[in-house]
Amino acid sequence: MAKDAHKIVDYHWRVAYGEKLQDDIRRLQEENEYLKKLLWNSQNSWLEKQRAAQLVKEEATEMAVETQMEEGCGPPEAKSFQVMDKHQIALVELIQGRMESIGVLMTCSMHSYIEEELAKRFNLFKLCNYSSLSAFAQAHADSVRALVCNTEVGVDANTIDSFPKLEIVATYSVGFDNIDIKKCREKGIPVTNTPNVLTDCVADLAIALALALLCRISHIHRSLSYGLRKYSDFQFTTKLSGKAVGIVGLGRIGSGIAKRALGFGCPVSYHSRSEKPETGYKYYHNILDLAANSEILVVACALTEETRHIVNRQVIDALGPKGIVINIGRGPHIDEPELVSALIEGRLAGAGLDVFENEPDVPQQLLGLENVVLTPHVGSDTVETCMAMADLVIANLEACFLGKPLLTPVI
Ligand SMILES: O=CC(=O)O
Repeated sequence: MAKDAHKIVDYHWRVAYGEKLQDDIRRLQEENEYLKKLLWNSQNSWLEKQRAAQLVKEEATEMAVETQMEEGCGPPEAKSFQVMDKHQIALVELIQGRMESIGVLMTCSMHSYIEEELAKRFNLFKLCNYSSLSAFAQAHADSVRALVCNTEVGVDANTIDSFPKLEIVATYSVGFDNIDIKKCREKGIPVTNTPNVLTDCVADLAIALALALLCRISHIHRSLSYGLRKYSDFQFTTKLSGKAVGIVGLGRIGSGIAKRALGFGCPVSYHSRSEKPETGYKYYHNILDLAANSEILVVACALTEETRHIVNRQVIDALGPKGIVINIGRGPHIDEPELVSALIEGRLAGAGLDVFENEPDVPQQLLGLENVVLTPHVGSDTVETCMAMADLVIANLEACFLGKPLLTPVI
């Protein structure tokens, strides 16, 4: 009987305290528009968000103290949480910096900033610390509520099925070609990516590769260390300004490249799934026609079954021996053995590549060529962009656990 009486009192405490917290949360939501905006606006830096969160947290603590004083004593917070829904709990946990009970699994090692920021907020697991997915899942399957992946290690159906409590897949990339979207859709698991924040950097790299290739920057740089100095020691280079640029895929990044190319006085045309008359650029329904009318062909589309090997031997031949190819999309967009033979045989003038068909491998034959400039899939790897991408991944995770609209959902 005494035990039951205790249960009833405890229940009332929980309801009262839980309601009070719910009121407090409602008040925070209604009154702290400014702080809320700071917390939720993806444009704000984490520093600003942390300051806002600190203020909210101080206020929440004050309210909790007041509640305790008013009511003599309070039951443990954990109990009061039982009367709130999971989004309210997540909000309180966020405010109190306690999302760390939520398990987040990173599919591979990533930039230190995202790892540190995730670890500050969540219970972070890294798959690379375990011998296999199944070894990890055996120990932690029920803890994982979010998967964070990237272009290196995506998320397949088996990974998705390994975590029964999975609520979101967030990729630290704009591309999501290595996530089993069909499976996520079937299971109702949302997927987010990091568009917009990386557009400038990737578009910059496309132009940088074209400039480096045409101006032969790396070749001339290397020659200096062999003692070649004089003007006559070098072959003439080629001009970028005014060259006809053909873009495959006029999405965000393709449009960023077009804008930059215009700055160099280059006429821009494009091929994509549909025409975008509002851009004013010339549209080619067929990639062969685009290549035949371009001097620089830039690949910037998403990888799908339709765009795999979109740049094949025919396209390379249509571009011709004076043409160059730039690829900042995905390696499999280009038939790589065909590209290599065209470069060796002089059927193509050059290639600037940030992506390769079997990453992280770079074909040995490419490494030996002078008419290429190669970078190892680093398009978005600037300090500024990596931080912005990480912030966006985290903002999406927090939105998911707080039941708010995702910032950049793919599905
Ligand atoms: O390749 C990089 C990305 O998809 O973000």
